[in-house]
Amino acid sequence: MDLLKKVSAFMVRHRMVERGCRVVVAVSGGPDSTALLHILHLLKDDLGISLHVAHLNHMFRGRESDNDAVFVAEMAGRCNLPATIKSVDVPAYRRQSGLSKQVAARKVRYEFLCETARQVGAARIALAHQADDQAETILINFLRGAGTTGLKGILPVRDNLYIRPLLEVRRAEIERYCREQNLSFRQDSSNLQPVYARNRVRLNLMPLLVRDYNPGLVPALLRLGEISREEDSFLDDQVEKAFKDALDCPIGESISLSLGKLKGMPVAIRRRALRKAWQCLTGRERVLDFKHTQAVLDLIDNGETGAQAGMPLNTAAVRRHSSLELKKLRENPGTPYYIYPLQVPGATYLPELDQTIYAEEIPYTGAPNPADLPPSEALLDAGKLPESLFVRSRLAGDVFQPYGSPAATKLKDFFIKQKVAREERDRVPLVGTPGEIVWVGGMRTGEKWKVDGCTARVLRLKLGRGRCF
Ligand SMILES: Nc1ncnc2c1ncn2[C@@H]1O[C@H](COP(=O)(O)OP(=O)(O)OP(=O)(O)O)[C@@H](O)[C@H]1O
Repeated sequence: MDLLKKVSAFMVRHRMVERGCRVVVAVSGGPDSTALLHILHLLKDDLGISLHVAHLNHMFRGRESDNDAVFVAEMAGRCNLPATIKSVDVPAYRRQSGLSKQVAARKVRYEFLCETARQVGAARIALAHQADDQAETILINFLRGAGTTGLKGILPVRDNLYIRPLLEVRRAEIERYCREQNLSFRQDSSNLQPVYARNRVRLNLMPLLVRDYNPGLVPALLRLGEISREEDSFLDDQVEKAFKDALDCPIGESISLSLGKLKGMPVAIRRRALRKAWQCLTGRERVLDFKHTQAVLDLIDNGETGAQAGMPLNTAAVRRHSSLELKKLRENPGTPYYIYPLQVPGATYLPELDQTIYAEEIPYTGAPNPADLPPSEALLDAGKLPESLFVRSRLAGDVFQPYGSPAATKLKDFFIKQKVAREERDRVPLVGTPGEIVWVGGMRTGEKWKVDGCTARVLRLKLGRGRCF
């Protein structure tokens, strides 16, 4: 069972899961995700996680797609795992939206996976990308002219939500595992047609490069990815310092950077500092593309005061007299679902809200009195708390028993009583487990965990704006 050990060690090395965490496993029914489900099912007790299977029927291939869905549902059943199987008419969505087939499928699939995670209270979504996918991605990014960031390839953990436990496993190892374990799987016929760029790279370009140029192409590309990740991380440290130095005021609805400091940076750092500023503004890990970054660089060097450059996600850069301001053009209409393990002791940053929760466990001697604390702080009886805590946005059907209340109520009713506007409710951070809420951040602790005469240790929580306070 070498593969099990390898995957488990990789997951631990990248801190992919915490004990008590629920993981949605994205299963297409192909060999990779079939093997992923089988492996995670075998590892789940050791890792202390629970699994939920998710499959989206994109309805692209008629009966074949329907059969994939049945296949995945049956596989989940055999493993005794809960599953969410959904069909979405992606061809119709694609016609309406004008998106390409691949982009439309990806968008609908990721929305479905996030929604499933939200509904079942999962902190992670496991995808079955493997080492050959990684090599293809790096090659494709190279062909597009990507810089070091693109050459890093697929990340083992993205946005603190998506995990890729098979990222260091070669396709041939997965096929061998499926054979050894007698696993049957579905074969997506469109994967074998060289019509999409990725399929052409996999089916035509890679074999040609292996045959005529480098028999060790895949390991070479994986090494390039590793080197790029290390170099990228080094450059990021340099950028972090330069960025902080150029920052004119705390990060909020807009970000202001000193023009003089920006102009004094080497272009390689300046480009990254702009990308970082944009990520802080939008709360996204996505990288600002070359074209937009270049337009802002040009604004810094040649723009007149008041000139603007538009950026994705309704943001813009404005050249002021002595600063560059990055701002949102309108309120983000919705906050995406988020869930993070609560660091105790430590600070858990919530990029979606640009807020941080600081948590520490301390002995309790009676002071301070929880009733004297401001709403942004809370004390809970550490002895009564569950082992692992998460910070997350609300889930459908959440219930909460507020401090001082005789019974639990729907969280929605609590919000109504507290006059929290509907559009604000997704922005309230909840500390707890996927099933229970111990603190409605900035508002109220739960009755069950209140400090009383028997409390020996308390969990002290503090909510603040920005990355730290
Ligand atoms: N229809 C689907 N439903 C749920 N998850 C999916 C679906 N299609 C793909 N995924 C997930 O997204 C990952 C990446 O998708 P991609 O299409 O690149 O791979 P794939 O070729 O479908 O992989 P596999 O060998 O599992 O079929 C998959 O490994 C799987 O975890």
